[in-house]
Amino acid sequence: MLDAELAHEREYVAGLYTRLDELREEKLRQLEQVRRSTAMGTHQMRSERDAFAALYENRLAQLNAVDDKLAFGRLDLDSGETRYIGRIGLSTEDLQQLMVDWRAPEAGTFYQATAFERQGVRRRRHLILSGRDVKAIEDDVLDSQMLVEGTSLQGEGALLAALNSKRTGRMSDIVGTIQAEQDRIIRAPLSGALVVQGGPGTGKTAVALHRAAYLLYTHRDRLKSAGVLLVGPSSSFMKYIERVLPSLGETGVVMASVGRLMPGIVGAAGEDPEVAEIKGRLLMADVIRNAVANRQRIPAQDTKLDVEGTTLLLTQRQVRRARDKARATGKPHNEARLTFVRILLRELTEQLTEHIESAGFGNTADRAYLAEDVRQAREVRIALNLAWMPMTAQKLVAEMFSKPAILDASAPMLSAGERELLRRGTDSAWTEADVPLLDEAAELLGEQDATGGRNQAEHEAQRRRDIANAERAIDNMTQAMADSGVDGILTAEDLADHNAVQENRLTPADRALTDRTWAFGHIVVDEAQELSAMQWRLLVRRCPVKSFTIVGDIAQTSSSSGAGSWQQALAPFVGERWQLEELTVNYRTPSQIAEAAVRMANAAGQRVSAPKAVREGLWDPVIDRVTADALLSKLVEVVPAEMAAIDGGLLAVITPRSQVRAAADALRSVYGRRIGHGAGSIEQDIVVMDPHEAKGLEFDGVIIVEPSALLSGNAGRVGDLYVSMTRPTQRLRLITSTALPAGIEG
Ligand SMILES: Nc1ncnc2c1ncn2[C@@H]1O[C@H](COP(=O)(O)OP(=O)(O)OP(=O)(O)O)[C@@H](O)[C@H]1O
Repeated sequence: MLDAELAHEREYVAGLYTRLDELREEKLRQLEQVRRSTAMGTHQMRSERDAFAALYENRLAQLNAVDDKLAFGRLDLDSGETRYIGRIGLSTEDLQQLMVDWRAPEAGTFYQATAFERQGVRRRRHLILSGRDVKAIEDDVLDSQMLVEGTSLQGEGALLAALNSKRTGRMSDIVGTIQAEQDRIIRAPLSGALVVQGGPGTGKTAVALHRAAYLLYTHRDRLKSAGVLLVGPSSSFMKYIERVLPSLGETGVVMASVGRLMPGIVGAAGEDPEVAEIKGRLLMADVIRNAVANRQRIPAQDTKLDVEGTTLLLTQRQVRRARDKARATGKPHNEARLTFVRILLRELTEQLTEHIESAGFGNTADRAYLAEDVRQAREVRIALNLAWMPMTAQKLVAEMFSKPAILDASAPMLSAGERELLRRGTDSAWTEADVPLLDEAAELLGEQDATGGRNQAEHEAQRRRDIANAERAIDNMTQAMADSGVDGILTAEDLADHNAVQENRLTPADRALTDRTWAFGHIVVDEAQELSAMQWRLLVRRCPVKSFTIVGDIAQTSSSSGAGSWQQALAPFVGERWQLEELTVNYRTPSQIAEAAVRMANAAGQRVSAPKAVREGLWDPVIDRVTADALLSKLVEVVPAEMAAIDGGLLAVITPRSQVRAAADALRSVYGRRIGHGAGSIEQDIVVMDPHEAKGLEFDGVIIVEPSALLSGNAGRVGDLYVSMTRPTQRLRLITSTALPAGIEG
C-alpha cells in the first residue's frame, strides 16, 4: 500500500520537475530571442527588450533556485481535492494548478491544521525529497478516530530528519516543516511592529527569513517598489543566511548587517563596550544636533572684507539674521546654507553697489558683474564658510571625536570622563556604533550638492520617463507576458525598475542599499536585542511607516548598549504600539545542553525564556578541568574525539575575544588548513571564534575555552556564555582552568 503511494508521489513529483524544466526552457528561449534582437530598433524598442530580458533573467534565476526539494507537501481535503505544496506555484499550460506556492492562502492549512482543528484537512502528507527523487512520505492523519496522544509536532519524522542532519555552515530553509506556532508569526499582518521573543534555537531566524519571503509574496503591490530590509548582527551571519531566501524563490530582500546600514560606510565590530554604550545612547542625537548647529557660527566681531580693492563690512547682526532665516527654512544644514549664502551675498553686493555709486565711478553694465565679484572674492568665501561650513557627515563626526573643543561644546550632557572615552585619532576606522551617528549627521546635514537638489530632480524626471516608456511596453507586449506557468503581476514601475537595472546593472535591492534616504516598506530585524537606541532610531528612519518584524531573545543580549527589555528598547520609537509573540520550542540544542545553559543563567540571577527542547541528545556537556597553562594543549588534544563524536560534522571553538588568535594558532600548528579563524571561515570544518561572531550560528559540536571568562567579561550579563552554550546541535565540551560557572553541572 505504502509502496503504491510512494510510487504515485514519485510520478507526480517527476511531472512537477518536467513542468519546471519546460518553463525554464521557455524562459531561456524567450531570453535568447530578446537578446538576439537587442541591437536593433529605436531607443524605446531597445529599452522594452532590455526590460524583458531582465525579467526573464530574474525568472530564470528563480526557477533555478527552487530546484532542490521543489515540492514538500500534499493536502487531502474534505472536499475531495488534493493539493500539492511547494516552493513556487506551478500550473499546466492550460492553467490547471499543479502545485501551490507555500505562501499562498490555500497553503496555510498545511502548516496550521491540527487533529483538534482540522480546517478541512483529512490528511497532511510530507514528501521527503533528496534532489529530485521522493525518498519517503510521511502522513499526519487528522481524523479524530486516529488521533495520536501526546504529539503536537507536525511531520515529526521529517522535522527530526532535518534537525539531526549535519550542519553545513549555511542555514537552510525550513519550508517543508514549519510548525504551527512559527507559521502564525510568518503569516501575521504586515502593519505595525511585531516582536518575536524566543529562546535559543526556537527558529527565530528561520521565521524572520520565511516571513520576509511571505510578506513580499502576499503584499507584492505594496512592497515591491519599496522593498523589504533584513538586518542581522554581523556580516558572517549574513553569509550564514544568504542562501535561504533564494531557495524560497525570493530575491528581492535587501540584506544588511548593522555595520552596513549607511551606504558607503563599513562599520567594524569590536568597539570597546564602554564606548559603544555611550555612542548607543539616545542623547547622542542631541550631541550630533549640537555639533551641526555649532557649525553655524556668528563671528566674534564685525568683519572687514576686501572685494577687488573695496572694503565691505560683514556685521555680526547681518550674519545672525541670515542664519535665523536660513534655519527657519527647516532644511538640512548644507541645503539651508544656500539660503544663508544667498542672503549675505545679496547684502554684500548691495553694499558694493552703493559704494561704487557713491564714489561716482562704474556704470550699469559693470554692475551686472558685481555680484560675481562678491561671490568670487576670497575673503568673502572664507568669511561665509567660517560662518556656515559645508560639511559631510564623516567630517563632522571625525572632527567631533578628534577635537576636544568641539566635543566639549557639543556634548555638555556627557561627563568629562565619558567625553574622554569618546576621544580618538582623526583617521580611526568607523565602527558599528559610529554608523547611526554618521547617519544622524547625514540626516541633519543633507546633500552636499551645489546644484541644490537639481540632480535629484533630474533623477525623478528620468524615472518618470522610464515609467511612461514601460507603460507603452506593457501595452505592446501584454500578450507576450501571459506567463502561464508561474505567477507574476507586472506594473509599469516594475518595468521601469528593470529598465534602470539594465542601464546600470543594479537591482532595485542594490539601489535601496546605495540610497541613504530610501524608505523600506517593511524591516525585519534579527538578533534585535543587541540594537542600541541610536541603531533603532536609524531603522525607524528607514521605515517611516513603522512596519517591523523584530526577532530576538532578551536573555542573549551581550552588547553593552543592547536591550534589557523589549518595552525599554521600543518605547521611544513605537510607544506601546507593538505586539508580542513567543516561540516556545527549541529545535537546535539537545535537552541536556539546553537545560545546563538555562541553569547557568538562572544561577547567575538571570531569568531566561527556557524553550522546550524537541530532542534529547546522546551526551551531557563534557567538562575538562585543567591548569591555566594547559588550556590550549587540552584543546588541541580533544579535537579528534570531538570530531569523531559528531561524525565529521562542523566543530566550533569559542573562546574569549582575546584568546581567539592563540587558540587558532595552537590548533593550526597541528590540524593545518582545517582550522578556520572567525565565523566567516565556515568552509573549514573546525572554526575558532568569539561569542559575538557565534551569535545566530549553529554547529554540530562546540568547545568553549574558559567559560568563566565569557561570563565575567560581559558586564554582569550572561549573554556571551548563554549564546555560546546554545550553539551546538549535538555536543558541548567546556575546558576550564577556573571554577566552572554555577549551574552548568546541574
Ligand atoms: N520548523 C522547523 N523545521 C526544521 N528545522 C527548524 C524548524 N524551526 C527551526 N529549525 C531549525 O532549528 C535551528 C535553529 O533555528 P534558528 O537559528 O532560526 O533559531 P533562533 O531562534 O534564531 O536561534 P538563536 O536565537 O539561538 O540564534 C536551525 O537549524 C533551524 O533550521
